Amino acid sequence: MNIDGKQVAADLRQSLAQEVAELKQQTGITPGLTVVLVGEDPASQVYVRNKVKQTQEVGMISNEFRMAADTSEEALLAKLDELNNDPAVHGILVQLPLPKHINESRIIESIVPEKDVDGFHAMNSGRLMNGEEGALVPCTPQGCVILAKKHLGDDLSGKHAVVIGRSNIVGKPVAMLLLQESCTVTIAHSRTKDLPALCREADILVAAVGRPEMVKGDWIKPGATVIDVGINRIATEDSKSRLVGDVDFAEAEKVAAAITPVPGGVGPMTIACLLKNTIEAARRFGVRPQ
Ligand SMILES: Nc1nc2c(c(=O)[nH]1)N[C@@H](CN(C=O)c1ccc(C(=O)N[C@@H](CCC(=O)O)C(=O)O)cc1)CN2
Repeated sequence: MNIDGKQVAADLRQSLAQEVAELKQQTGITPGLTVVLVGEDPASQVYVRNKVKQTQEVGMISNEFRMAADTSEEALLAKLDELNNDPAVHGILVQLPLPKHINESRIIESIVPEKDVDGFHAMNSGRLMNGEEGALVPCTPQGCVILAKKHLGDDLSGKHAVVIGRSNIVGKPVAMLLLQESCTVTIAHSRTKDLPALCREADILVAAVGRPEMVKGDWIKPGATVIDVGINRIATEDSKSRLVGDVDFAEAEKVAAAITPVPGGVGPMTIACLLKNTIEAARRFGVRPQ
């Protein structure tokens, strides 16, 4: 069975539009998201365009700042300082990856945690790690858990979840979220011994390695739920390209009970959860208009 991330994301956006309307009516606050894009990476441009469009569609205020690829780190920090101090901006997102000369973690840490709708700031990841209330939770990991629950229901307790990948953006936070759901969580990575055997023990397998179709059908336990975070563009024979995940979909769908496709799985959830975080930030820290 396919878990249809496109549909789940569309349903989520519909309920978020309702929340935005209610928040406006009750408090006069319209959630505002500002996206900063440095450089001209084609994929990033598409993602930013979709963020702007979907932000507007749910009735929120969208702003976009484009900065040249040779923008200095200091100039970007100055822009973020301005946005940190703008009461009409509830969420700030700097599109990643950044050009090589800019220190990504310095930029992430310069966004005030209350407006860090990506949930990448150490304050937010620390809160998530401690299981504290009030963390803004990274969007792709949130999307993974929502999709897993679509198939398995709300109670994931006792399931063995194997997460392949240990990035700060996906691997570690999705592992923390699954732990909060009382899963038994194993994080695997490039040095893990006998990865196929470990994956075969997973009731929930999350693949977030960025290696096209690495996870084969015989790595999957029959009846498992497979969440594929990979978005890899590969060349085809007719000199075009197509998107594939980190899981060999054709093989895996024969063994798994449910699997997210690529495209149309986790990807669309990332932006829907970004909108959700922005509403949350506006609700918590938004200033009512006088
Ligand atoms: N600041 C951030 N930068 C990046 C993030 C992020 O969460 N915060 N994630 C990715 C890019 N990303 C959002 O920014 C993103 C990636 C993919 C999709 C998506 O819907 N993908 C589609 C396929 C799209 C295509 O055809 O290329 C799908 O999977 O169906 C949405 C958002 C890196 N940077």
